[in-house]
Amino acid sequence: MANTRNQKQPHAIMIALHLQGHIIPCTDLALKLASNGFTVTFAHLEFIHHQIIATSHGQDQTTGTDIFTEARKSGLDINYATISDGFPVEFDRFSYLDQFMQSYIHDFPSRVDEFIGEIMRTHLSSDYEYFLVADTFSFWARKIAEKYGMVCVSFWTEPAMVFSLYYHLELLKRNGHVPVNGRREEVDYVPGIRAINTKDFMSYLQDSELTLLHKAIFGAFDDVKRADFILCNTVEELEKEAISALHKNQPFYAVGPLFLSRDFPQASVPRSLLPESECMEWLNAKAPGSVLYVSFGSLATIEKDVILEIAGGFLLSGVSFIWSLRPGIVASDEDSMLPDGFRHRIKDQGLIVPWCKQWQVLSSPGIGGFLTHCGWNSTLESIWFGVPMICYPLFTDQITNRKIVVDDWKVGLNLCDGKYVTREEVGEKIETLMNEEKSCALRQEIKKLRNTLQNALSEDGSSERNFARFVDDVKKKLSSQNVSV
Ligand SMILES: O=c1ccn([C@@H]2O[C@H](COP(=O)(O)OP(=O)(O)O[C@H]3O[C@H](CO)[C@@H](O)[C@H](O)[C@H]3O)[C@@H](O)[C@H]2O)c(=O)[nH]1
Repeated sequence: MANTRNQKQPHAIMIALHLQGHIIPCTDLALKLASNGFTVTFAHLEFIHHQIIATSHGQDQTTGTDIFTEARKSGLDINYATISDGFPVEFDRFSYLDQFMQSYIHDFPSRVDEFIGEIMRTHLSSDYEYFLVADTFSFWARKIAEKYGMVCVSFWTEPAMVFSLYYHLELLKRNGHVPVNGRREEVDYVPGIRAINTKDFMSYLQDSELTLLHKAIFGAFDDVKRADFILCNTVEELEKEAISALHKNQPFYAVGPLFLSRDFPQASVPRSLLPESECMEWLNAKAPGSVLYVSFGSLATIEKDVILEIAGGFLLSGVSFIWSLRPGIVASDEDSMLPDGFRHRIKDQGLIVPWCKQWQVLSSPGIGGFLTHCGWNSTLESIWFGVPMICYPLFTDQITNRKIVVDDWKVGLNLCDGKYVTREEVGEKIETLMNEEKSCALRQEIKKLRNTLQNALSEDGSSERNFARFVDDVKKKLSSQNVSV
């Protein structure tokens, strides 16, 4: 007999990964779901919660990250929770990465099970119809969703092309193209990807030695084939072929760029894991388009020699710069990360900060270029503000993103081929990018992409339409499940 459960309010449960580059788009997605009438329970790992609170100077710890308080005030139905990863808050997970990863992969799923089990025990008697929205890298998602009979939405924070390469891992292996092992060969048989050289594969496909992390990522991509829906932080017009090929397998929706949290006045503070330095006074005094912004994201490490060459390149170019130089970016010997006397020598040429409000910096008319590691969020943000890039990818999807930015979309320059770079190369690339005439073609292309991104988010734009379609499809799926109970 059909019961009244199909009248229940759809309620998304989300547990964010502990990585900055995932926290930002997941927060945006939570807000977007809530703005579309869903109830959302969003959980951070406990240590991330404390890090965000410490960063934003001890705001009310009981209400969770402040952005959700703001969202609730504006009428959205978002609950905030935390979940322990089993370690004390103060445990240094990045210095003891192996220990953390072992436990994260083997023990964390049972904590998620407990967390969700607790919610699901009230399921039949509650007013909500729960479903799971999990980052695609959440290797625990499929088992949990199956155990509790929940609809499972997988959220992918990187380009569709990268998703497709992971998705077709077995095909690539069968053809002997993975692991890459240093070979350079063209691959033209992956559905929706016309041609890609194996050198442009993500670093995890390049490596021949498989770590626990590789296995977890590849396992997550086996599992994602059983997800009910896949949301991707990309734009349909930019990756049409890859998206339509993926859509043939499973419902796949391009809903990016997910920037909703920027509509909340305090948005840039409480999602950050590091305190953000103020740059605008310095930046506002600079001529339009004269400043290069430099950041290598929240995760990767760089060898000190490379940092020294990049710093040398700034001096050679004479171009003004803001460098977001995160503590810990150099794997060792951090005290002398920069060349001797560098800060003194640059005088007013540059501003070096540990972390900044990147969104605000990129939006400033003073910024004329971005030297980036090609993290997907940074790439989308740079395009959104029409800022052309110099690309220095370090690992994971950044390698493939560089191909997309430089070879396919032609909105960026390669810093160098490979890892090692000289100060002369850095100086020359900066000079080319920051020279209006020399970078004219890049600037014209990025204007077009900028319009594409902005149109995608307009009222009848592709991402808005895709999101609306997703909302309908999820609701239909939830109510059809109810009827069969
Ligand atoms: O000083 C800074 C530097 C960065 N950011 C923000 O931090 C985010 C960084 O994200 P991203 O550019 O994607 O780089 P990562 O932090 O390195 O992100 C990880 O996650 C991304 C999404 O999965 C992947 O594309 C990357 O390769 C992976 O390293 C962006 O939103 C930036 O606006 C700041 O707010 N201030």
